[in-house]
Amino acid sequence: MPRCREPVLSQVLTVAQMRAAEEDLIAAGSTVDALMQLAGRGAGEWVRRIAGGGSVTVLCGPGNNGGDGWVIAEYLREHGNAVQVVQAREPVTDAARNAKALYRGAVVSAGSVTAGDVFVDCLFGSGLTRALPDDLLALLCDLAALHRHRIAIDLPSGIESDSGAALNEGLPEWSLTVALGAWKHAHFAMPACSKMGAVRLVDIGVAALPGAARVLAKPKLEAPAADAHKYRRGMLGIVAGEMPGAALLAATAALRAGAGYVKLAAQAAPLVVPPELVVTGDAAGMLADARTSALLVGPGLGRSDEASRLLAAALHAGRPTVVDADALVLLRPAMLSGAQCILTPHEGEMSALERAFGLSGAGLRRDRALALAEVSGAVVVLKGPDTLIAAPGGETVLAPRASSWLSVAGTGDVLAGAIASRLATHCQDLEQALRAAEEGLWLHGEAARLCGPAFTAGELAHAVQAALKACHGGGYEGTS
Ligand SMILES: NC(=O)C1=CN([C@@H]2O[C@H](COP(=O)(O)OP(=O)(O)OC[C@H]3O[C@@H](n4cnc5c(N)ncnc54)[C@H](O)[C@@H]3O)[C@@H](O)[C@H]2O)[C@@H](O)CC1
Ligand SMILES: Nc1ncnc2c1ncn2[C@@H]1O[C@H](COP(=O)(O)OP(=O)(O)O)[C@@H](O)[C@H]1O
Ligand SMILES: [K+]
Repeated sequence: MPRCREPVLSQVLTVAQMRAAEEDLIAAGSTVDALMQLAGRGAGEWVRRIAGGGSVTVLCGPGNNGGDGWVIAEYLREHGNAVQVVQAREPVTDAARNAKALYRGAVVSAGSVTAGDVFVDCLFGSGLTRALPDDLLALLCDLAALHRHRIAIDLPSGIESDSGAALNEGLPEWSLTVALGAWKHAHFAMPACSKMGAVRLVDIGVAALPGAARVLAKPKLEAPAADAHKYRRGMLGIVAGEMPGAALLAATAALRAGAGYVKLAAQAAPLVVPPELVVTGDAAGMLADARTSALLVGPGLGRSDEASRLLAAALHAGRPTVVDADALVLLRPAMLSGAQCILTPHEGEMSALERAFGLSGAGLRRDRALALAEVSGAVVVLKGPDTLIAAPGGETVLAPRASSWLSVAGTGDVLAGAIASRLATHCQDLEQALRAAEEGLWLHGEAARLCGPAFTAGELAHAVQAALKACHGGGYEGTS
């Protein structure tokens, strides 16, 4: 039976899910040809915007991605661009054959193509199942090299849709990738996403699919209630260890991400403490304080026996807790006492967690994160250039590409602080851990964007406030 008809542009689909979506649209009255026209013309409009009045070369493969290419070529020809199609293979699907038949422009041999403005890659899309043969790889690279702008349609050829793996070495890089109908996992996964340039999506009316991943969205945040006070807004307790500097970075971000009160429990007070941060030597007191609504443990914790004891005590306190950095290496399944946790591993910490929880560590990043979320009951934020969030129950949220300037020491502490601060503000509802993780991750990415190049982790932590301001849509004075 056709599913709900409301188009959803935030979902990220596997190849199988995309096929199911296409079947739903056809069951609802569309045809493959009509969908190809919709997708191809939508993509053609993006190509036209880049090309202006310039010349365009379209490379068409045998499948429906090639079919889109014929539609794009005809669309551009109708709009007055000089267009030429290079046919790498004869069309093998009816829809692609029909699209070719509707094209009224030039078809040229690869050898006759000279330098031009825009190259459009419609060799293969989501149907690619194996590496490109040598002749097609050479053709793709040669044509790409002859053009100033390169646009990949749906996916760059040579990229595996579900994993983002490059099936060939030496694939070209793209200035724009136009996804058709829905985002695919490769648009958010390394290494593919780093070669795609800007990414845009053409809507063809695909409806919500059960179990689909979704793209991290800008959160809508509300100002504190009119009768708010610092405890009601949420008090975050940060358990610091041997190196309070990392905890201080987390606290700096947390103070700017919405919590009403941020407290740092440290054995040795950091040398410089911002006046708005309360530092206590009494970790046990902070954990026992009923007003402590959420906890962060890990940044600068160290890996000593004392650190392990502190971690166990924090997890035993029964508060929603962000577990980061060293705490992820010390974490053992028995320490999880049922309180809602958010784990924020990078790849190395993820491997340690997988060992501790008896997981194989094999497979796609999103499946590994989901497996850890399932066995631990925690929300997992798996960090890297392609950060994603997995929740127990199967929800997956993929972050759009963030600034590569984030690859500097301490930015993970800032992320942990931002997420923990959001967790403190949502403490009344334990179901809100996923929401807190999404909000903190978005604030982190936006803060990095606002910082521009070569920022320090401290500057990033301060920029969290400006990122938060962007989420309040003008209501941040207290009236939203
Ligand atoms: N699913 C949908 O709803 C829509 C899909 N559309 C387009 O359709 C594309 C998918 O079409 P297809 O499934 O036909 O897939 P492709 O066009 O990606 O190509 C598949 C064809 O290439 C062959 N092939 C796969 N790997 C190969 C290799 N390494 N060397 C040589 N041949 C290879 C396959 O045997 C098959 O014949 C999408 O990427 C998108 O561009 C759009 O037209 C819009 C609607
Ligand atoms: N190349 C990159 N592109 C985008 N984000 C990145 C990149 N490298 C690192 N990051 C982000 O920066 C943060 C680094 O965190 P982490 O590895 O814990 O570092 P640290 O322990 O030094 O704080 C993570 O949020 C990660 O996703
Ligand atoms: K393509």
